[in-house]
Amino acid sequence: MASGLCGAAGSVLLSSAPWGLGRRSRRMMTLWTQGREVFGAAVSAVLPENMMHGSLALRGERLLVDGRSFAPTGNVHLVGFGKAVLGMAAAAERILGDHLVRGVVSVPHGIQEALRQAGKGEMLLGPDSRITVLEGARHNLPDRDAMEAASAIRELASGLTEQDLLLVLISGGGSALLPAPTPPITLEEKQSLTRQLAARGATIQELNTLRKALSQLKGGGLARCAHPAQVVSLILSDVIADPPELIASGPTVPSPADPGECWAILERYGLRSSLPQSVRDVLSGLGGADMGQGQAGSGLVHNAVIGSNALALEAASARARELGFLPVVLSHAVCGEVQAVSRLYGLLVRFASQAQSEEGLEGSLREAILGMGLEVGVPDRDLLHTLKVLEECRGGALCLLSGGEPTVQLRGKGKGGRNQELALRVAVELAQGVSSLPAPLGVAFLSGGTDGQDGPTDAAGAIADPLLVSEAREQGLDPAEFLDNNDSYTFFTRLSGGDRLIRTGLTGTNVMDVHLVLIQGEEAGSGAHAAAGRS
Ligand SMILES: Nc1ncnc2c1ncn2[C@@H]1O[C@H](COP(=O)(O)OP(=O)(O)OP(=O)(O)O)[C@@H](O)[C@H]1O
Ligand SMILES: O=C(O)[C@H](O)CO
Repeated sequence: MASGLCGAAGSVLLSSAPWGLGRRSRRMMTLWTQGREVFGAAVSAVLPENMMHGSLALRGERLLVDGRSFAPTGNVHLVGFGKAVLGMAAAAERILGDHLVRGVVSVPHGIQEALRQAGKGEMLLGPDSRITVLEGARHNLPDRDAMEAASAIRELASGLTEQDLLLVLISGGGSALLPAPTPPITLEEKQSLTRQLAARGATIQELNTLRKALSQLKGGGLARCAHPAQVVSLILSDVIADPPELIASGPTVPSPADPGECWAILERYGLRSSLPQSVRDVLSGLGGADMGQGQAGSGLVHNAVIGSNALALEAASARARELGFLPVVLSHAVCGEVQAVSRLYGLLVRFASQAQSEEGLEGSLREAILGMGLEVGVPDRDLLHTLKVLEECRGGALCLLSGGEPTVQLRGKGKGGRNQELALRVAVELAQGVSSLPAPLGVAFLSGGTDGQDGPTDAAGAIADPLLVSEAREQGLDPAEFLDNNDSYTFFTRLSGGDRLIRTGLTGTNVMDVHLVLIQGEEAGSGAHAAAGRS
């Protein structure tokens, strides 16, 4: 057998492995380290400072914003909301200097202290800053603090004139940080609706379609407040395909609300009959027409996406290549239920493994993989490209990369996040396929949120491999039990002292999740593929 996934064969067992994990090989631990490094490269590439410098600059008398040129005369105002906005604002203030009049940003609760503790001072605003920082939205839910921040932002925008330029910094998490429910909807009603939709597995597209319809500032509302000022938004995308009207629910993207679509979403998640009267009234009163279209037409609003998951995967591919892996990007748009996504990764590892073995491929495997595309948002063409690379990569180390945001339907009461749940589910898939793999130790899977926070936990994600399940059983932990209770964080915390968890702390950026499948080559880390293939 040509052992393409040859990690186990000839690997050195860790004699002094903690937790009595004698079966862990050095090569597997190396694979984990390499996975963490590749994930780190993905996150670093989309840190706010780097992206702001690529899109905002002062050149002599002109201010260049996303390729457009303005004549600043001490008339720039700034607002922002989102998980990455603090670092974006700090970079903007450095670039704008005295042209910046004042600003208000709404950022996640605790982020300043977290960044300070992490030594990321460059993402913080100094004591003399012209920008007021307001923290809110604990647990990523709209709250009183976020509502006050939204009021301050609205007040700033509403006072502008046609002489002014409003720079709007937007990133993921912005919806919860800019709540302004349309009266008579109360904050509590909006919170409860958001929580119920998220728990039932609603996608961010569905969630934000509703948020736009029920808010005074989303769906173009902020741009309307700022009229007649010039509005330029710099947006860091955390939504698949980077649609500006959905990222943070598009406060500067005039877009008509669609009441029909809103009712359909509420119906889909069984919430139509239990809706508060206030929400019914607002939805019934929506015309679906204006929403600031006039202002968009006048050219006073410019929205620019300055960073996304694609940029992160590009950097991750480059790092993987330096580490000796052939990188292959499957997709930037992985979505769907974590169960389906984990099945896909399980099948892809099986495919890679069989493609390297002398027995060759099971007849139905290719069809099974292609059959999953629709469920996980990956078109056939991307799956076919990946399968081709997996087949052609004879015995070489390979790093399969994807990005996106799968969903979890919460059925249990445990603590976890979609990345940790996905990693645990992939581990179960790999364990099931373990007997058919030529060398089970040669594969690792990593799933991490680029914001550094996976669900309401202090981990960004976790690492899985084909040995995880047996290791867990030896420690009295049953993965199925934890999965049934959506308790992946408790599982990974208890397993082997939590050493499969990825703990980056809040990163100050946010471009959805990154998934990595690392497959060792015959000569792991040999650099055999460093110059080969396409990413
Ligand atoms: N116990 C749990 N197990 C698995 N997933 C969970 C659990 N609790 C919450 N989640 C999932 O975590 C997600 C929310 O996580 P998080 O707060 O990181 O949001 P996010 O989608 O990254 O936010 P944003 O896009 O607004 O930045 C939801 O998809 C939710 O279903
Ligand atoms: O804030 C939000 O709406 C989500 O993070 C998507 O941008």
